[in-house]
Amino acid sequence: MDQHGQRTVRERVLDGDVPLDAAGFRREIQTSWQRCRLVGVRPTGDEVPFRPELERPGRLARAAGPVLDRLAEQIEDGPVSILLADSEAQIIDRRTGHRELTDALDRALVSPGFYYAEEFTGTNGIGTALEAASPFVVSGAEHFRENLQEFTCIGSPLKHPITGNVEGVLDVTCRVGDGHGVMKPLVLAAVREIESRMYADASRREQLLLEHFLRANRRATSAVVSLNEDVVMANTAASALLDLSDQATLWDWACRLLGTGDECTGEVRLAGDVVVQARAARVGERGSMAGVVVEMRPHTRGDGRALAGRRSATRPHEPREDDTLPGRSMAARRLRDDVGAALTTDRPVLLCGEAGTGKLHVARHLHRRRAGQDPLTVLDAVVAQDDPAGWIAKLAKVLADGAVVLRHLDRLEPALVERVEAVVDAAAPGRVMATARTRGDSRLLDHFPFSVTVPALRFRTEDIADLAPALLAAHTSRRPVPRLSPGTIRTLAARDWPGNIRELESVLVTAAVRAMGSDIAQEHLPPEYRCATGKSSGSPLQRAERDILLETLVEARGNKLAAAERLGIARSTLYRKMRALGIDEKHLPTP
Ligand SMILES: Nc1ncnc2c1ncn2[C@@H]1O[C@H](COP(=O)(O)OP(=O)(O)OP(=O)(O)O)[C@@H](O)[C@H]1O
Repeated sequence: MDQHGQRTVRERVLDGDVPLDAAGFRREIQTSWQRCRLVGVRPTGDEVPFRPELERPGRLARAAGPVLDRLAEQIEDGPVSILLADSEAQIIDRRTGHRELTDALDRALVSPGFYYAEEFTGTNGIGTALEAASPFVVSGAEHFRENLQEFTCIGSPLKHPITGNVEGVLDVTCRVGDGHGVMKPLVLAAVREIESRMYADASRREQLLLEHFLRANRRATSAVVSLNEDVVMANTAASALLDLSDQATLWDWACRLLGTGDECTGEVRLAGDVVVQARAARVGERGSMAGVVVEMRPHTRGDGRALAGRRSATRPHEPREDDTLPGRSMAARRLRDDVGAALTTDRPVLLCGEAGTGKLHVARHLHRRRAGQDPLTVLDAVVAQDDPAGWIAKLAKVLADGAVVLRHLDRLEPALVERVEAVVDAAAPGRVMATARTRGDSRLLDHFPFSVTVPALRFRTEDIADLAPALLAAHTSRRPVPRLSPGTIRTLAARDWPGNIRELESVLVTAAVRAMGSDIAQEHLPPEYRCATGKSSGSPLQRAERDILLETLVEARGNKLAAAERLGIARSTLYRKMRALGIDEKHLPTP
């Protein structure tokens, strides 16, 4: 209770009087009392997430390192700890010389590797400062988690002075009662110093990149690009060659191959199946690389044709009219091959795949390539039971002189199968397509001898950058469509996407609205998408097990009882495996 005898916000949350999810709760409270908004956020899980292999955001660690060293010297063995967290609220550095405080922080899991995003941990100095994008003090019972309630924390976001993006949080923590009067000025002075170091670092790196770019461009006869994760400089030949996602591809490729060397060469597959012969040279010192200069010569297209002028006809960053199925992954190439083979048959074609993978999209694409602008009617088998006679009459009418996609045909009411079979058999075979999750043992689907499997997005996450322009273009009139920053692409690629392309589409549309016309950075993503789900970790066997589990859970529309039955395991085993393999229940489709 507060001093007016009212239940505190935290008590109301614990009593279940406010919506469970952090965003909903925040909305409710925002309209009443701003302070409540900050002290009342409820976490969505029981555990503090942890990822051991810390990927230190280079520029943040570079700028903050010397400042943390100096602060650590100043506080010596005083009862104060300094924490540095990245933009996902993962602690990446901790400095404290005080033995008891160190033990207490370790017990409370306040140490490098743990995530303190508000949605996982509730109100805390790191996650809440990130959410509020301003300095934040939280003490004792104001923390949501009990394990944090012995501490007072002051967190302040670290904003990049050029991009304005929040790069992380500097937090100073002490025990409640140890007095934190001087901590706030200490934090704010350190934040100012780190931000100005970020500015100096960015300017120095950009300056270096520019010098190396100009030097390489002077002697080059090929496409030259100079880049790091934030900046890209390209000559005319490179601008015509590169697509919006290629910056991330080239940067990842160069970082991987450069290792400890200063130069590397090799083939790089860019968006749209374009292969270039590339040579990359490091810019800057080892350990504080400013970027790379890459010289590229177009090789051939994936289909073996020469590349001449391949992008000159389209404006850069402008999605072309949907004449291709984008993607650079093996799965995307296999899909294009299968679609190519389907074009050569005049049999009914079945598009199989999990919900939201783009089966209907592929069917439309196939139809356009077969029949140009001729109309295509989509009939959803799920609604056939509402008016069976009308639905079947419409099917027959459409098939008399046009083409049809029977959507979700595996979900057709069994009583209607025979009548639909008769209509499909009487139609010109090349005019009928259907979509279904699996072929299963459906008698009706046997009438579709040719099938194309549309892969789940988790098997083709390297295609996210290629899919994004088309997905965004369909929902915004803004041109050019916003681009995804390399960090955003990496974050999105590390997820499982049980809702497949449909889920990606909705995340991108939300992010584009938040980005308000600028490129989409990680902080524009909905909070639950800002950190990886651990998809890529684990042994090959664990990844395969995870795929099977996910596939079954998606098939069972998130129903754990049904999924456990299909897998032949107990429900408790399913829960245990889900936890062990990092499958997050809240991202599964709802039954
Ligand atoms: N290659 C693509 N390019 C652009 N948008 C796509 C692509 N694939 C799918 N989409 C978009 O993703 C969403 C889901 O696609 P679609 O409806 O085709 O999926 P589906 O597999 O048929 O789903 P369901 O089985 O649930 O009906 C749609 O908005 C679609 O436009």
